[in-house]
Amino acid sequence: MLEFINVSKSFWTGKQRKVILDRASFRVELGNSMGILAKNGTGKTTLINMVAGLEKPDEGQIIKNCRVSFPLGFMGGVISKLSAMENSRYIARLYGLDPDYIEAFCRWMCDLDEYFDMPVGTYSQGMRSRFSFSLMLALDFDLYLIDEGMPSTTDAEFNKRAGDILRERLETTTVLIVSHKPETLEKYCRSAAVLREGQLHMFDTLEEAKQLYDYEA
Ligand SMILES: Nc1ncnc2c1ncn2[C@@H]1O[C@H](COP(=O)(O)OP(=O)(O)OP(=O)(O)O)[C@@H](O)[C@H]1O
Repeated sequence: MLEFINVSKSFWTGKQRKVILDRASFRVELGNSMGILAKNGTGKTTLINMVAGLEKPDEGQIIKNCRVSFPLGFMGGVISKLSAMENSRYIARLYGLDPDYIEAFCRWMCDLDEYFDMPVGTYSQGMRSRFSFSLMLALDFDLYLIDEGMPSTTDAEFNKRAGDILRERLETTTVLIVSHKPETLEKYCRSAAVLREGQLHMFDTLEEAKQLYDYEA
């Protein structure tokens, strides 16, 4: 279970205070994937980062009683001067998992050939995304955090392979997705919320959330 209790977050721009969340409370129960619809620049990444613990709230409490993933596409835990092979083994050890299994899974999943043994710093953006997404799928989480759906890679074969595994994984796990596109949420979420001017409007169904979101658009 993930719970936000009266969480507030804002940024000072030098001119004004940009409010991202104003005393927001919500709960994601395991087994009930949730989507948050929000327009560009309204705070999707900030919210996901707060769930992941990468960003601190100004006020309020974030309670996590389950294993929460890092956000899809997040490269912060990956060390650029190490290869994907070294990174995957290192991260496996951090999570107390079998390094041989994690390395083999990532090597197969991201299909980087000899680059898998070269420093991550030599990868293109798409290759980095493939590696970080593979790593996320290799580890076991109860709640997956997804910012705008699939990683930014144009490799159709990878997207299909990763998408198939993610869909399979979602049958037994839960996701929290933030997106500006209702279509992204349709695939995975039953309940949804709309984030607007710092207020989080909760709905039992995606249909209801879409009505408010579409009405505004
Ligand atoms: N550290 C910061 N200092 C000041 N403003 C910030 C900071 N981080 C984010 N912001 C601002 O907060 C707002 C929300 O940012 P965020 O990246 O969370 O939005 P988003 O909904 O994910 O955007 P997009 O859809 O464009 O990816 C933006 O206006 C951004 O400029």
